[in-house]
Amino acid sequence: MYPIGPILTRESSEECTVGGFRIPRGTMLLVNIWAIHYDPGYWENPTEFKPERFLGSEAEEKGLILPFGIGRRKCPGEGMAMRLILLAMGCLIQCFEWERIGEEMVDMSEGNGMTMPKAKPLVAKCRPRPAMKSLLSQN
Ligand code: HEM
Repeated sequence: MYPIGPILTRESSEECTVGGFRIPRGTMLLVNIWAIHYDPGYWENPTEFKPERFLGSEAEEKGLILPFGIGRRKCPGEGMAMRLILLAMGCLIQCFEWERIGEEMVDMSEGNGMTMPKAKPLVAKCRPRPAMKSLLSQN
């Protein structure tokens, strides 16, 4: 999974111990959710495209799926985002036929940044599906 925000930030409100490390009060903590999503200790072949691995609730219960963060500062837009993504993807697939521009598979490498971009922008060909032409040409 490619988390849009690969690092969560937190400040410890109290002294605590995490994984054997003493964390003083007021420490700035960076939580690497990218590393959690790719940890081979939790996920079998983590780089393999296998979306069905996210269907079970076990990984979610264990707190291993964190694209929207976790806890009190978790993303409040999650519900809206999940609905909009499905709606947008559904419209793009229903209205257009999509093709790669060549034989090569889409390069999914990650670029650098606070919000993780693709290293190479997606370039694809699309044409309106015949049944959608009249609908899409209406003003
Ligand atoms: C795919 C879409 C989105 C992703 C992956 C995403 C991801 C995130 C993540 C990882 C955080 C940090 C959570 C944490 O620290 O635990 C966050 C915070 C936040 N997100 Fe989103 N977000 C998305 C869409 C949205 C939308 C649609 C809205 C509003 C309409 C939104 C509003 C916010 C706000 C206000 C915060 C700050 C919450 C706080 O600090 O209390 N996000 N988001």
